[in-house]
Amino acid sequence: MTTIIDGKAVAKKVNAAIQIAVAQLVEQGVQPGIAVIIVGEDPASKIYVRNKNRKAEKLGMHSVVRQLPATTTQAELLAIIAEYNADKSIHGILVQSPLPEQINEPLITMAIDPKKDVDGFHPTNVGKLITNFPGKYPVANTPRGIMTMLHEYGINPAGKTAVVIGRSTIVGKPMAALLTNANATVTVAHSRTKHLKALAKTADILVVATGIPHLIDGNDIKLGATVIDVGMDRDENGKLVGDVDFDSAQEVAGFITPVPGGVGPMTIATLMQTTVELAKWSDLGE
Ligand SMILES: Nc1nc(=O)c2c([nH]1)NC[C@@H]1CN(c3ccc(C(=O)N[C@@H](CCC(=O)O)C(=O)O)cc3)C=[N+]21
Repeated sequence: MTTIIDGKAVAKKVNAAIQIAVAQLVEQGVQPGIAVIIVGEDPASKIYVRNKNRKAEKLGMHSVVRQLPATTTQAELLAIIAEYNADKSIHGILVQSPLPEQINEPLITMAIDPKKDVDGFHPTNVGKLITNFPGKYPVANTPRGIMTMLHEYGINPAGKTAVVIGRSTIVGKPMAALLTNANATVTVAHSRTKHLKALAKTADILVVATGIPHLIDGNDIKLGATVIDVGMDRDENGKLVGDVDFDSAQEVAGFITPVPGGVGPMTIATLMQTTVELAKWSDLGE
């Protein structure tokens, strides 16, 4: 029997806790604030930013969306980041990707104050994650949300074999670090990995984050494994599908996340959680 990991339900639970935490913070004179900067008119990005904004406001947070033209220069974007770095009402800054080609994305990531780095992408915060540094710092929200789901379903990575397919800065690498810090034995696979499917089949915990629709199916999964699908792909009919073929995978997996309704809602909930934490750490010194 397979358990479908209900990301929407876990996100609801996280959001309920956030709403209470925000109300308490507001009572103490601190309203957590997030600024989302979006460059250009990509319709998918705009919808996604609007959803984040709506969620933040619903939870009682201060939320700013800064829409910039596609022609925005590197210098202009840096100036706006500097503005939010100095703005006491903003605790988290998110620069929505993708960015137009005239923008140097790594330099933008570096320009955000690490204490306001709500994505957890700044090298200072990535370095802390890799070194399992003590203390409080933001961690990339998608992998962190996945760890929350594993915890909610009683799946302890310690001693387990984990395979992460995908080596991005946003998902694969921080996912591998979190699983390693949680005492899993982790292999990071990618487009150049030989015998990828055979490797996938060794995993007790399989995380797939490639952007290749239905790369993995039931034949590539160990009986009873936990399968986490980070993919958000479109099939030929424009329907949202994952990197895992859900129908065949669920015949084999012990636990599996659906798309939609798995990792996606947890990413947003964790983003809000991180914003609240940044506000606490900076304004209350917690
Ligand atoms: N700096 C930055 N940080 C990000 O975190 C970031 C970004 N840029 N650029 C774009 C991607 C995309 N992303 C999503 C997260 C959740 C859903 C989500 O909630 N998806 C729902 C439904 C989606 C639908 O039905 O279309 C689900 O999976 O159930 C979608 C997309 C965060 N991103």
